[in-house]
Amino acid sequence: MTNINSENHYDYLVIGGGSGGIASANRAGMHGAKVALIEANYLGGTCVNVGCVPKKVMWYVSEMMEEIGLYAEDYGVEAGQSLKLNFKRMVKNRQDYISYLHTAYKKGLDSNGVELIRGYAKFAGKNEVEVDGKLYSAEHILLATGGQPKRPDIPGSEYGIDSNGVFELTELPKRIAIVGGGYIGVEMSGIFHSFNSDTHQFIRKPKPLYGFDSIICQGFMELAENEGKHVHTNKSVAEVKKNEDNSYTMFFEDGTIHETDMILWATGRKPNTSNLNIEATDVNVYPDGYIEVDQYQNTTASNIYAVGDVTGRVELTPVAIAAGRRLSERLFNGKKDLYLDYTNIPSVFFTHPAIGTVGMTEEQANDEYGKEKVKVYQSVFTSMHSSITRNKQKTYMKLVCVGDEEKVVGLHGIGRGMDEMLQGFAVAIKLGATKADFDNTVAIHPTAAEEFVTMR
Ligand SMILES: Cc1cc2nc3c(=O)[nH]c(=O)nc-3n(C[C@H](O)[C@H](O)[C@H](O)COP(=O)(O)OP(=O)(O)OC[C@H]3O[C@@H](n4cnc5c(N)ncnc54)[C@H](O)[C@@H]3O)c2cc1C
Ligand SMILES: NC(=O)c1ccc[n+]([C@@H]2O[C@H](COP(=O)([O-])OP(=O)(O)OC[C@H]3O[C@@H](n4cnc5c(N)ncnc54)[C@H](O)[C@@H]3O)[C@@H](O)[C@H]2O)c1
Repeated sequence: MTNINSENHYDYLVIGGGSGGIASANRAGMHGAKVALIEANYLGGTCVNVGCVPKKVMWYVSEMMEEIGLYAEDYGVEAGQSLKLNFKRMVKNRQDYISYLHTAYKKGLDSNGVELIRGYAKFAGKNEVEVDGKLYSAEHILLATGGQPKRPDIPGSEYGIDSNGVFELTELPKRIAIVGGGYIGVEMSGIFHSFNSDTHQFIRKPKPLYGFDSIICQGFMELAENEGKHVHTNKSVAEVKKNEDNSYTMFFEDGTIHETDMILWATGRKPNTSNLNIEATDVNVYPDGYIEVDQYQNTTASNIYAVGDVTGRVELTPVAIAAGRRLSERLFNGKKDLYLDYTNIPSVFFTHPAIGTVGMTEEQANDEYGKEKVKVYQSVFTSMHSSITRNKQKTYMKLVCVGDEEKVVGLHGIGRGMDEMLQGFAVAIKLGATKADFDNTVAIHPTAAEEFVTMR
């Protein structure tokens, strides 16, 4: 084992080269700190390699497939019969883009003077970390180790794939069963459906997207039914068996069965904290493996911090990035009081059509302020995009307002364009906009977004 000396002692040692770790390391480097980033796998972490980026490429493809398959012909664009997805070509171009991102991230680290240490990090002491037999120490250590998919503890859950496996596919399954009604479940069921795989989504609860506003769940279910998507609620998988022809039979708790060629477990994620020898430090880890942090991202150990998915708080890339950057501003640029405000974080589900949500649900506002103080404006309408086509797709929108001034505390919707629409509205809500402010904003016509500023 190496000894600690001025060479391997850093101002800042970042464990995990995903969204949070890279952002924090770069920001610290920009402020002149001596920084090293340790990454066991590809730079970019979950988002770049097995998350947002490859998923969004596939979402773009499925948007194109839906546009041509469901709408083009009625606009006079006759491509329907020859519509075909060259899956291998899509995979190749997607992976080429990801390789380009790896290079871009490495350049970014280099330009900020961040040293990249490749390997798996483990604590060797309170302020010491070991990678492949080499020892490193630092004034400050950041844990940004992210998470990984989790499968249910039932017989046969070893069969099939998880979200990482989706991005290893070189061929499309003819039939796929997706288990889970959260982010990954709804996004993947939309993608595989529009790729023309016979797709069935199984949700153990009475509705998908549990905890999100009722208009989103309602819209998602109604749209799925109208467009022939198979979304099965109240379906809990008890067991999976592999058949002789390599297909699978899923047995549900209600006694029913379902046969498929591929199972995708979209049943949540768990943090990467189990092999870090974290016991060598004073960092408190909750029983489910997440790291305890305060609002400044401090763990319970002095000089050790955590950001991103490993903390289990709003598991989104921009959240990990924002927390990581703010932490470095605080540690290396004198901004002693800077921290990330976790309220009103906007989020989009890349479904078909997309879901956008920011702020409180109607249910949360009722609980927080009392039902009599809450006023809801909502609208369900057929967007102009599908007004001349046979497939009539509805858009669902809701504003949740509170108090006499009708401050908008929540905005939710499912409909075409919601993905790009949400960011600007999130700014308005973060600034504390009221319904009157929305009303005073002149609409942009013809768009679906104008409905948000014209609701009665
Ligand atoms: C399928 C999918 C789709 C998603 N889509 C979106 C989306 O559209 N929008 C969005 O905002 N978010 C999305 N997310 C969530 C987003 O990817 C995560 O919130 C984000 O990547 C978290 O960043 P992080 O830095 O906390 O962790 P990660 O990005 O997971 O990075 C952690 C890194 O640490 C490394 N590591 C772990 N342990 C060690 C160790 N001991 N030593 C060295 N390195 C280690 C890992 O190899 C990894 O590279 C998606 C996630 C998934 C799974
Ligand atoms: N567009 C985006 O921003 C995006 C996309 C994907 C993932 N993410 C992030 O990644 C996180 C993880 O996504 P996820 O979909 O894995 O988790 P999730 O928590 O959103 O959903 C997990 C789902 O699995 C269900 N489930 C759990 N155990 C089950 C079981 N035994 N049987 C059946 N169902 C079971 C849960 O009820 C839930 O519906 C999300 O919370 C989100 O923050 C974001």
